[in-house]
Amino acid sequence: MTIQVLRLLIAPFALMLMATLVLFSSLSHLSAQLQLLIAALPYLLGAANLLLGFLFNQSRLLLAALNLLWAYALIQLCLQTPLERPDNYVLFSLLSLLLPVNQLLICLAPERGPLNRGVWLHLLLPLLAYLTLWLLWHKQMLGYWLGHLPMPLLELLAEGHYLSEGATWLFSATFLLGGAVLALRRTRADAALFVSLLTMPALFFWFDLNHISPLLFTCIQLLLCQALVSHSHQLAFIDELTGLPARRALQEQLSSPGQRYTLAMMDIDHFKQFNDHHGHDAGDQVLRMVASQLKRVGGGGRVFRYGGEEFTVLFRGKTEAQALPYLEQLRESIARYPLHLRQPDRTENAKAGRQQRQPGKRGAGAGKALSVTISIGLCERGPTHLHSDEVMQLADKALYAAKAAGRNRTLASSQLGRRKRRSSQADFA
Ligand SMILES: Nc1nc2c(ncn2[C@@H]2O[C@H](COP(=O)(O)OP(=O)(O)OP(=O)(O)O)[C@@H](O)[C@H]2O)c(=O)[nH]1
Repeated sequence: MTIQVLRLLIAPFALMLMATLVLFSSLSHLSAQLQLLIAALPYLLGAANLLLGFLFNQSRLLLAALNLLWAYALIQLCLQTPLERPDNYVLFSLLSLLLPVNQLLICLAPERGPLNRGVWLHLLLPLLAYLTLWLLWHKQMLGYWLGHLPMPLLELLAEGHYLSEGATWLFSATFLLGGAVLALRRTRADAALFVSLLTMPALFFWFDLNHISPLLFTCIQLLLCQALVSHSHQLAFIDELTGLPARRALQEQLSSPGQRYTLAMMDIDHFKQFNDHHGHDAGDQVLRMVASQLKRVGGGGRVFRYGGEEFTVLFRGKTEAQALPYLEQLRESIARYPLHLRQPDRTENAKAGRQQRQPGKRGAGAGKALSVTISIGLCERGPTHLHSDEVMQLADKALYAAKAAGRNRTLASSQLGRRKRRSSQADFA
């Protein structure tokens, strides 16, 4: 789990570091016009994130972008004069609480899609809070509250910096909760929201630095944008059920497969019967089991879910004969795998699940283990079939010949002619 979370955090942290270095180091050399553009960047990126969040059904990233937009607009409108002014200081203090609290609430919320009623609540309440702050600041009614602010908001963490002790405690709590949500859900959106929570205190701590707010808001909006783009990539290229790269990823690989390669098409035997007899959910379990076995392929093979119950393995730089042993290993490991169908009362907990499956325990799978087999057809790129479409068609032909020959076997395209002549059952099974 830790590795998975760390992997999710690599891209956001790297992006944050790069954006911060580039923006901070080059800002002093930029012309006044470019500096104006930088001040507009958080708005532009925020608007792009709203659109992407809506298009890709990512309500939490959309709401986070909106929260940042409101906060940035408030800073640009109201906090461009010294914080020593009572109205400004009270607004600043309240903003240092409102921004992380909103971000945390978004982080804790489930993903419900942008058209859900709960999302509108998350959308309207922060807007109302930011508007009230702006109105009170505009009417110069906030300064009065300076004498009434609780001590933790008046005491600063460090001399010369504006982060109050109260806000520091709040940020610490948001890190912990955001980290816990990330550890539980392990999604890209949660990784981006967590890193955004980690970055926010810097804004308040170095608030008096020139251009700090456009720079940090640009970095955080970029972070959300990266999460949205990688989510859309995942949608397009990764099959949700099995976690394998999908057909689109295969097509991309086949656009430059190299001079020599072998392509294997594989198909689960009698899968329709299995689905009809055990149900669609059981069929999905079979697909996941087959995918998990195929992921172990050796010889540098790359596995894809081609569609339905068909999978593809691509071996770059290998001939049919070289790829064959690895495919046979896969076929045999799947045929040997004892499949215990997940019962409706089976626990989601992996350890408890293992205990439940032990012989003699209640719900030890579906009683006796089922077995599933696959048939494989393979073809290497050759002088008469140079194009990947032709290689795939020949691999498909070999697959259907393997099915016709009795299933649970592997047949190479180069054997097809010979098989017809000998009409034998020899195959590789
Ligand atoms: N559970 C489940 N079933 C799927 C999925 N995609 C396709 N199928 C089913 O896969 C079955 C494919 O059946 P067929 O193409 O007739 O092939 P088959 O029964 O495997 O027979 P042979 O290939 O000749 O061994 C159909 O019943 C589809 O509904 C999926 O994602 N989940």
